[in-house]
Amino acid sequence: EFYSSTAGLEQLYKTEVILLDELQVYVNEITQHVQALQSEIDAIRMEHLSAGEGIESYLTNPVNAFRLIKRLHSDWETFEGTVEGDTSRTNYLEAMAGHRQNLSFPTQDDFVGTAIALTRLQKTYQLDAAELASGMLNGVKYGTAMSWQDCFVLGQHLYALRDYNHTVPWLEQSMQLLIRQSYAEESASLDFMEAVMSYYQQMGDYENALSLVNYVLAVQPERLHLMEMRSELEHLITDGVKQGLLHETLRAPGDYHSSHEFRLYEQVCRGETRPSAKSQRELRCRLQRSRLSYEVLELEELHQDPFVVQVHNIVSQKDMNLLQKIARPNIQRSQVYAQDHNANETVAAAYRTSKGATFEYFEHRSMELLSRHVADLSGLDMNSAELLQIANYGIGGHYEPHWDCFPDHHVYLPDDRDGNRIATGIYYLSEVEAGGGTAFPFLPLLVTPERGSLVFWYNLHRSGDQDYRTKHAACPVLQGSKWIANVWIRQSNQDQIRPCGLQRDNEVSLPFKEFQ
Ligand SMILES: O=C(O)CCC(=O)C(=O)O
Ligand SMILES: [Fe+2]
Repeated sequence: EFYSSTAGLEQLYKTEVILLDELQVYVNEITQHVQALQSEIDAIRMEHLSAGEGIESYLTNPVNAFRLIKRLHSDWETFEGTVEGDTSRTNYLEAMAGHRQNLSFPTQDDFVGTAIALTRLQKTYQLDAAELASGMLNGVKYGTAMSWQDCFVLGQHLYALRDYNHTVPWLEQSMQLLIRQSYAEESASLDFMEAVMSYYQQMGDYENALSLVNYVLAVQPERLHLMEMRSELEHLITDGVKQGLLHETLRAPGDYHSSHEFRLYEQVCRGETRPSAKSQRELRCRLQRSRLSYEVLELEELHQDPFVVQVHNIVSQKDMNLLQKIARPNIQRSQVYAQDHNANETVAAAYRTSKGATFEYFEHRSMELLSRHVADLSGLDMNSAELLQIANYGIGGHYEPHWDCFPDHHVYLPDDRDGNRIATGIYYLSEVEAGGGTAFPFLPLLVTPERGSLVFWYNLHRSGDQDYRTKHAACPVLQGSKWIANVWIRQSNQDQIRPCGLQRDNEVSLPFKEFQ
């Protein structure tokens, strides 16, 4: 699987470099061939030209007669042989068959995954299809523009995925780009527009269907069946008829993605909703002397209750590079616990698209450092830490709102006696050019994924109950490749540093358990 991380996409890029070279070999071979044949043609034409009008006198020359006979006797056979013996085509096809076996190619899932990732970005960051297609992000040119065919294929796939709300803008964009082409008024283009019309009609987007009908009819009024379609569409529009796939999906109830909670999360990702000025007034930035070394930690409190803190400039660029390098060959599609939370069973899920790998802290000095810093900051006993997890998110990669602490019905493995996840530390191991923040919709806090920093929070109340306010998410990466390291610490042995409360103090967070 390639789409769920940037590291995977690099392999596909390498594939394309090789394919391009292969096609170039083929083109060079046929070009040589074509040039050789062309010079033969030119030579014979010259000969014919020199004969001019006086063919008879030309042919009465014995040398000319000999040459004509020789050509027809053997040269033309040679040409046929040359064409027949041209192995460039089979060579190319054979080489390609080999490449298909040996090189990395995206699967249908990859294709669907990237299409969905694009629409996720569109929805989360409220991006316009036209802007995305032009290779712009928030006014900044980030890539090459999409062709009308690119937009059409994307629209068509979104249609197949029944994401009709996103299908429409991509088909619109495709048609707008097609209309600007020099060949827009040719029959093949008009046929294409007719196909798109029927998509619009089935979705119940009668306005778009009608404007295409009008365009095609203006160019070729003889397409009589469209006259009928035009009056039908005009009636549907004036009667205000709302039916078709688009209207059916709009009504789909109970989907988490259209819940109040999810909208809140998206607003936090966009930076539209922030913590109140009042709650921020109590927050401090301070320097804290390290318990374990001569270093000083640059602390920035991000939230008081629940406590969230960010430590700046804690991992060096050298260590970040090293950690990425060690993780890169090991990362696999990230998993989540299956619905029933039986700890043995994990699955890949659309709501978490990234790739990750786990490591023992002692495997590398820079991993040990990650553990040391969290211990230093929190005082927690790292003996009850889980394996270190390093993850990479590709474009559109995200992790929808979730709790790191386990629910009550979580089934712990028999040898897992360390209890629930008391705290989480996330290191940001790369720059993220746009998007990719860590959002806490209920706080409502957005942590900037600042390279080399650590964000830390407690998932549990002092009573040990889950603090449901800590629901958080990885906002989709809009531009860049996001690397993080997750440190999860369990409850056991932490009573010294974080004494367990004698009374339940979880009332404050219970309303957030089933917020939606
Ligand atoms: O990548 C992030 O910002 C958050 C990741 C996260 O919440 C997790 O992996 O549990
Ligand atoms: Fe998390």
